[in-house]
Amino acid sequence: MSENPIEVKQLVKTYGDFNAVDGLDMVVHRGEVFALLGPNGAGKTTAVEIMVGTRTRTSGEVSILGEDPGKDRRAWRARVGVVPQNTADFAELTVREVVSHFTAFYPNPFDPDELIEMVGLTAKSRSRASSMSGGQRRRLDVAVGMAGRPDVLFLDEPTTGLDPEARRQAWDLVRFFKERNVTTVLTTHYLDEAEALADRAGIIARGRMRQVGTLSELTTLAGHTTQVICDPIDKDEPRLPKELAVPFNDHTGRVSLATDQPTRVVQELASWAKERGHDEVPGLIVKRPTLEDTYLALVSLEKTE
Ligand SMILES: Nc1ncnc2c1ncn2[C@@H]1O[C@H](COP(=O)(O)OP(=O)(O)OP(=O)(O)O)[C@@H](O)[C@H]1O
Repeated sequence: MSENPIEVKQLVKTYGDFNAVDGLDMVVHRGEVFALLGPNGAGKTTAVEIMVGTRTRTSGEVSILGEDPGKDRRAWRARVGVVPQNTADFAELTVREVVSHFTAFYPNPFDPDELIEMVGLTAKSRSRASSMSGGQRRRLDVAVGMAGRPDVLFLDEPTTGLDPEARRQAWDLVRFFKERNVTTVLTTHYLDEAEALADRAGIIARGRMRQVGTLSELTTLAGHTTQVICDPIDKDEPRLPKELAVPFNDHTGRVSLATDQPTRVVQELASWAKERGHDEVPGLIVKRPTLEDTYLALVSLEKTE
């Protein structure tokens, strides 16, 4: 099993009599950004730690770049980048020293200054890691994880604690690597992040992959439809086009239509409004379900099963 850079079959990790990972299956294709989503304690970090070889497994098969991560091979390790969940403690070393130290481990590393620039720490290059903010240290973690110019990158909540601008810069880095065909597994609780970056996402709950697919496939699984919303054109005119007829939304007084054919609905609304002397449908909004809507629906489905 080595067609894909990441293949996991029936992975189990047991602590005492508790299965933190409980038969996890996961495949990530070459060059893909795969978002690993799931509630706290679902088993994401445990699974990632097994995939990068820092935790042993109880059973199951894992192949990362064709190798079993349980067998520590130096050449393999150089091709696997890891940004762990917890920020590392680099004591009194400067940013430049930390990055140079890690790049020196690898056969084909980034140039330290280029890497420092990529994570936006050039101005802090000579500062001690211990004097930096939490967000700046997180960027240093990212630089360390990428030092070896990896083919596969595991990012465990890489943007936790970053300000909005730094988050966007971290996203640009993920895209930078994607353009270079790096396969990336991104564990995150920020669903906008998964939405912005991921080709596919998997939702883990209770140690098992519950749903997996492109974001639009997940949306379909959750049974979500697009909402077309507008202001009522005339409160005394109850008739919407026949096939659009729905009650006005009680809460806001607006018209809200759930549909999987938003283009048709908007066309119908537009001609209906025009017949009533409106060139524009007042207050028109077309709202696609977000990954957050989908995630919450899928996770609550899991809980009721
Ligand atoms: N060393 C350990 N010993 C015992 N139980 C553990 C150990 N490490 C993790 N667990 C348990 O395994 C489960 C999965 O933990 P894990 O950290 O993998 O979850 P997660 O999905 O990454 O959660 P989060 O989103 O909160 O980071 C949790 O119930 C956790 O308490």
